[in-house]
Amino acid sequence: MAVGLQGNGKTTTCTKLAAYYQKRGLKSAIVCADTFRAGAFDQTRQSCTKAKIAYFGSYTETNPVAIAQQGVQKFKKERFEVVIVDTSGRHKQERELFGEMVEISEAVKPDMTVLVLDASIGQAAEGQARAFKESADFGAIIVTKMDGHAKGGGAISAVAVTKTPIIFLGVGEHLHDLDRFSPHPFISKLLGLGDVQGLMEHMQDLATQNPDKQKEMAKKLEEGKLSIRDWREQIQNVMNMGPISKIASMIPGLPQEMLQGSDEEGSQRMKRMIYITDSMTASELDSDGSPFLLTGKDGKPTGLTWRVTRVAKGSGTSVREVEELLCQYRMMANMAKQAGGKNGWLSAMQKMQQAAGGKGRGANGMPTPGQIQAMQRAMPPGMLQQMQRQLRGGGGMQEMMKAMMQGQGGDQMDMEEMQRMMSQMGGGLGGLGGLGGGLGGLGGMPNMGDMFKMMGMGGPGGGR
Ligand SMILES: Nc1nc2c(ncn2[C@@H]2O[C@H](COP(=O)(O)OP(=O)(O)OP(=O)(O)O)[C@@H](O)[C@H]2O)c(=O)[nH]1
Repeated sequence: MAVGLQGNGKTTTCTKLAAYYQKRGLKSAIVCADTFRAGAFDQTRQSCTKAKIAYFGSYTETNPVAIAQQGVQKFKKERFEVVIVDTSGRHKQERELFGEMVEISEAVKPDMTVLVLDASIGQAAEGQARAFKESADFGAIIVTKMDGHAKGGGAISAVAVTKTPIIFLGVGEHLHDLDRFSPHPFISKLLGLGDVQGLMEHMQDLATQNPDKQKEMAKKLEEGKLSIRDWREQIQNVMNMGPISKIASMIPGLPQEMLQGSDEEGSQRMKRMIYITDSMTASELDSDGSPFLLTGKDGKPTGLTWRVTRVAKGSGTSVREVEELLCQYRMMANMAKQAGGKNGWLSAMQKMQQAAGGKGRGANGMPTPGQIQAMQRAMPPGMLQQMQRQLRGGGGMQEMMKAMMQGQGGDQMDMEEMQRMMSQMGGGLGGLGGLGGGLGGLGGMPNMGDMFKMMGMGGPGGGR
């Protein structure tokens, strides 16, 4: 059950929450018990329809307790796993409001009552939280509108007096603008140190949504084979991760020039890449790009085939853009080749995972010292030292990737070229698309934060 004053963002947050749980495979629904604000049910109906979430409410029933009861009963019968009751919020007549909240609560007996607070009230959150605590004893807090207010931090510290955990933060008006709150990553992001753990969780979420696909992709990566179609899937994965700036802020040490352009420009660029691939034939998509290349007698590319012009026309883009896309694909495919194979770092990571996978776990579910040693032994020589050096020296994910590649010897990835390519993609996440697919596909892989700890490097940023 969600409670809070009018305009705090309760209705919006209820839909975000339902979408959050639904995305994780839980059947979720919303009951709109806000009969006070005209249009509240319409708002729920519209946003739920858009997000494909089940909802219940009434245009005629004026008793919120009756609606809440009917809705919860209905969804329980239909075996919904998460049922969120949205209550009305008011500015005045607070006694009446609190009375109504208590009545609804007694009628539906919620497993948890959540107070929704607006970050813009800053320190005043303390008084509001206290008032609600006294009447509608809530068990958790969600602070909304954290995206637009410098006072947000004040609100977060002010509610500490209620000794109630903050579970989520609202960070925008869109459906997926809801972040799970946990203090360590929050502070880390505030200090510009990124949130690797959050990023990995985000990737794992994407992977759990489509485990078979991700396994397939990991297999292809292992074999070092990546077709244009596979790559398109990776671009789409990145697009599904949310606004690029949000993902980028989770990556420690990501250079600013890689974030050039707005989110809109970045996603527009990615969309154009999808349009280009949409204009390709099935056999071109499944190829390694060779149908677009003219080759000389020695097998080296000498130019582009007429198909490049055709694809540009068909997709409403330019020959240059198609050329760029083919170039970028080539780089990704080469990277996959280096990552895959018996001696690639994906296989090294798998070996490490197996080493850590022995029986039993130490405190906090962490591997035992023996397992950590086994993992360290499974690492290619020199890789651990390089990764440690990079991290201590303030290098980020990028540097780490570089270290991983160089650990292999043999062909080294041209990081400058890769960086240029990433920024062209708008936000520098092209590479992570592949990484997400690969890591996600390994299933059960410890998240990056845990990995660092296992390797004795402390958490993200812990080595500083
Ligand atoms: N920027 C930003 N806006 C938000 C966020 N959450 C909600 N909003 C906006 O805040 C306004 C009020 O949100 P509602 O969900 O209608 O508020 P409510 O608390 O349900 O209001 P009542 O139903 O009257 O109690 C809307 O314009 C939302 O789009 C957020 O996290 N960030």
